[in-house]
Amino acid sequence: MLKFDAIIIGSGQGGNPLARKLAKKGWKTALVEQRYPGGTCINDGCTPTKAMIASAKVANTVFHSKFWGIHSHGLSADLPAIISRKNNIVEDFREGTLKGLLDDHVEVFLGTAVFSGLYTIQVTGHQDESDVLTAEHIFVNTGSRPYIPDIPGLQEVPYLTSTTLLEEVIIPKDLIILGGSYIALEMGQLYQRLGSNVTLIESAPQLVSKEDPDVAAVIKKMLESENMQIYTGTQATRISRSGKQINVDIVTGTTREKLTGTHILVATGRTPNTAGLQLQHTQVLLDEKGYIQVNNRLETSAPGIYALGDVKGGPAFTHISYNDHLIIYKNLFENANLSIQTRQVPYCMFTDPQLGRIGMTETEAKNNNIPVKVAHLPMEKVARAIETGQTRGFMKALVHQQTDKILGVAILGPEGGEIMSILQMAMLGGITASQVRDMIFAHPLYAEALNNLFMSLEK
Ligand SMILES: Cc1cc2nc3c(=O)[nH]c(=O)nc-3n(C[C@H](O)[C@H](O)[C@H](O)COP(=O)(O)OP(=O)(O)OC[C@H]3O[C@@H](n4cnc5c(N)ncnc54)[C@H](O)[C@@H]3O)c2cc1C
Ligand SMILES: NC(=O)c1ccc[n+]([C@@H]2O[C@H](COP(=O)([O-])OP(=O)(O)OC[C@H]3O[C@@H](n4cnc5c(N)ncnc54)[C@H](O)[C@@H]3O)[C@@H](O)[C@H]2O)c1
Repeated sequence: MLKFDAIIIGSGQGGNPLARKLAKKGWKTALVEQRYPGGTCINDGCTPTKAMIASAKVANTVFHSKFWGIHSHGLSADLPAIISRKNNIVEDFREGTLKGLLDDHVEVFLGTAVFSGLYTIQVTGHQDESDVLTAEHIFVNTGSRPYIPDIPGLQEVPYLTSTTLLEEVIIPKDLIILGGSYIALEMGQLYQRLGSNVTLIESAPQLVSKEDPDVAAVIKKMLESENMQIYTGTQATRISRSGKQINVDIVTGTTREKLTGTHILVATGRTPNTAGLQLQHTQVLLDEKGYIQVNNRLETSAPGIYALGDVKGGPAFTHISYNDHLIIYKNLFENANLSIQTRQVPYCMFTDPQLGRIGMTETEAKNNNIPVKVAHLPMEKVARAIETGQTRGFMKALVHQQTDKILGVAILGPEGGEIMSILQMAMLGGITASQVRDMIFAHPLYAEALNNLFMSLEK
């Protein structure tokens, strides 16, 4: 039995920095990873998709280059080259992650961890050996994997997930996507721009169902203008295969249709990696969906065992997992009393244009009777957007009627994530809408339009 001060299970976006910090503090620290250092974000998530989305944006710019007065002759997407560029970035980040861990003297076990006792972990597959590790502090950072819905026939067709699609070396001719949220929209637009005919089926009444209807409606229109076919409020009732063709029976209200495609991507959410951990050997409790239950300090029901990142449920983003590690670390070593309840949760959907989001939606404000004014500015009124020819989308901010504080932001437009972050800082610092309205921004930045956004409240 190998004794450690801390064991981290999973090389995710919280586990890696936590392992390094603990080791630097002098704790004997082990990290167990069953696949690749860097976890989902680096290997199957943010990094590869954003690298490929960059290629798709170039394709789109070249395709429309005449608009900017530039004539290009012919356009073809070289998927192997795009994948190779993506793989180089991923491998670089992956190697950098491993090197960082080893440089800081974290003992890395490349194998699968299962609990064999309350504070004992069995690692299998590590250099063909089986190690047993023990520690008084265990941090579970095992992330999530694609959720596959129970649709008749789905298991009989060769469906793709966000992980496997990234390795396809042929651009799908007709790509059907189940789902209409972050993964479906980012990957749908990516492949549409590379040459696929994308059809998207979302079961909820609107795309990105957590967002306001006006945001979802403009996103839908925007993607349809790029020739994506989008069904909302639609159920896939049966999936089958005839030869190389995949058939999907759908129903929208009372209307039944049959769609056909060459490929199908399942992007219907994710499910936590807890089933294989054998948590029955611990006192760690799961919720009904299999997520690890934690308190606001990310402590599980077993003393000394913590959970961070996607595996604990809640917002599933890289920066949230990273912030989880800060909460745990500062509470352990700096006597802080940090909580996941009070933190900001910004996010950005990397469609083109992006959707940068933070805080309350208009729907939430209405449902909770919070008195808000809604500032609104179409991107076609933004000087910078007109100059660069990127006028799709709008800016929107919710401002408290009495305090003038900014409560929520949605920026659907070029650099939407970056513009949202400016208002995130304002929200953190308690800077009011009127102060941003009158602030000097350099001309002609997108940020300068924040003056006009809040001026819209005066009308
Ligand atoms: C296609 C896609 C695009 C995304 N894009 C973005 C984005 O742009 N921005 C953003 O913020 N978020 C994005 N996300 C979400 C983001 O990737 C995750 O929220 C983030 O990676 C969560 O990290 P984590 O720390 O929970 O664990 P993960 O990064 O999921 O890592 C968990 C690790 O644990 C390992 N593991 C699991 N079980 C065991 C075991 N028993 N033993 C040993 N190891 C184990 C896994 O192999 C994995 O490496 C995206 C996700 C996907 C799928
Ligand atoms: N830019 C980013 O930050 C980014 C990008 C990609 C993924 N992510 C993260 O990854 C996670 C997973 O993303 P996701 O888009 O797969 O999941 P999601 O949970 O955000 O959305 C799943 C969507 O699929 C729909 N759906 C469920 N079952 C369906 C069915 N049978 N048929 C049709 N539609 C169905 C749901 O209504 C929902 O809109 C997200 O929680 C997100 O946090 C983030």
